[in-house]
Amino acid sequence: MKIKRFTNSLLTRLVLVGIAIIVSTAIARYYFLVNFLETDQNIVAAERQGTIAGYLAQDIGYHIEERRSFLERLAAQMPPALLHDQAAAREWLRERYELQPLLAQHLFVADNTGSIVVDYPAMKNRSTLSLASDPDYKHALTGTAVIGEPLLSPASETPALTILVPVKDAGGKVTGVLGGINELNAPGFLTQLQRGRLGPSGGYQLISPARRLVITANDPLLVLTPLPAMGADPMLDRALTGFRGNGVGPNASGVDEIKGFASVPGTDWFVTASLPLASALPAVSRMRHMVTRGGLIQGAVIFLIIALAYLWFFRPLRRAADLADKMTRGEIPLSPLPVVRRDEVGYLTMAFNGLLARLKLHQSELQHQAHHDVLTGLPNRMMLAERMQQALARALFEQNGIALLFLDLDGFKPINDSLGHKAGDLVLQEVARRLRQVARHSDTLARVGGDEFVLLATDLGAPLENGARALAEKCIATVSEPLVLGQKEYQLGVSIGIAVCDGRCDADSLLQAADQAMYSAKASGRGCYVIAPAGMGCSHAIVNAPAGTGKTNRPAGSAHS
Ligand SMILES: Nc1nc2c(ncn2[C@@H]2O[C@H](COP(=O)(O)OP(=O)(O)OP(=O)(O)O)[C@@H](O)[C@H]2O)c(=O)[nH]1
Repeated sequence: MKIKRFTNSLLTRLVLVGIAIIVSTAIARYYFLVNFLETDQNIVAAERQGTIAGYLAQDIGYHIEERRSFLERLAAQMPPALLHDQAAAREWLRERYELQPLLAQHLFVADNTGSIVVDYPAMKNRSTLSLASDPDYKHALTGTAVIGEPLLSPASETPALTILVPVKDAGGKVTGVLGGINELNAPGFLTQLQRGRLGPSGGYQLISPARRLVITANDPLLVLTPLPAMGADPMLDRALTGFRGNGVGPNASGVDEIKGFASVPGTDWFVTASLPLASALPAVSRMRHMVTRGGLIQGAVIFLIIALAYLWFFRPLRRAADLADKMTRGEIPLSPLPVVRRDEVGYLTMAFNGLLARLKLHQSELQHQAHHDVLTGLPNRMMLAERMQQALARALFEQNGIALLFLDLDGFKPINDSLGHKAGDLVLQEVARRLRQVARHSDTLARVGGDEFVLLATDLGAPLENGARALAEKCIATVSEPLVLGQKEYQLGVSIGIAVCDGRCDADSLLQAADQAMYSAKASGRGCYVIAPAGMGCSHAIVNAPAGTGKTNRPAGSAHS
């Protein structure tokens, strides 16, 4: 029952609606804000990756170009005779190498047959190598510098990049090739890329598309490793076919990354700078936490405020409903509900109070109708009974008496029958008016039948019969006064039965005694009163003829004797 009341409660529904609004707006705000931030931050992070890749590619291009031009300057200075003088050539190389050891970790000279003439620093087995079938060597013999593909140096067994430049005689004819071997891990060469760090999990790679190879990377484990198979890393696949720029996509492990691609000048290589999406957008993830936490706190606060406000708004309504409920169950009397505030609840309460006032008025009208005669407005038999109870109790308490006069009109039927019911009603109303004037304020005049009235007289002093007699005479006199109906005068009479009591009798027997006495008066010739005998009601019986009527007054019990 309580649960049903709770679920049906307007308050519960309003609070639920409030919560729904809070939650939906919080979700919408969270969704739009985070989406907006994510998109924005993605663009910024992707552009940053592109910029970093571009910077690293430029740096690598610069270092390669530096080494190539160093070798070209050496080749241009090299005396042609050295190709045939190994000792002099070694000395010449040594001098140059020591001047600039960083730009090539190994130098060698090959003649135009592919045989290594000399190398510095000398390495075991290198002099036995032949470059005759090496495509880069062949290319260099055509007169242009060649930047070879990186590989594990057979001599040093470390990853290395070989740059070959042609050696020409005075006539410009290529007579040999000067080679410089650059170890990829040599200081100052690819250091920027190898030592670079981009967050805890970002990475840089120098890629050779021709060999689908990672030339070098900031992760040493990736150096000279093959690229993932086609399809595993869609963005890398695009870069291998020439795309340069930035974007977001999954890597070979399925982790979304922000990547930037940039070409290394002077080569067909490119640099990738990649960063996992999750670590690329720390602001977004912080914002996510902040918005979630803020939303929860805000929701809780708003919920509390709404709940308290609703409780406060609806408290008068619930109090009014409880009071109305108690009134309905009869636990408290019908009374106006308190109007606490002049708001909707206040107006509703005022409207209820108005309805209650109408109800009470209606109720009192019904009460009046239940206790009064509609035609004359006099109390009816029911109210007479109540008044008699009260009067008897008071008479007993105050040790005085009451008299009950039962009046039945004489000659009413002929008027009623000849002039009609409406005229009869007017006669009854007129009789009521006249009798009301005779009765005292404390007396009760009731209409108990068609032309029957009862007058309950209280506060009578002893002997009770004297007061009753005087009252009956006044009644006979006032009813007997001529009645003008239309153009004609009519005369009515009244027969009265009187029963008196000092409080020690019951209402029904008193009424019955008066009724019987009235019949005695009728039997005695009408227009007179009879006091019920002492055995009937409670007092002695006397039959009286009103003064001036000329009728005989006889005791009821012995009137006809
Ligand atoms: N107009 C009218 N007539 C009523 C009403 N109630 C009863 N009557 C009539 O009142 C008459 C009463 O009859 P009776 O008591 O015999 O009339 P009566 O001529 O006084 O005769 P007695 O009482 O025997 O002296 C009847 O004709 C009823 O129809 C009423 O409310 N209005």
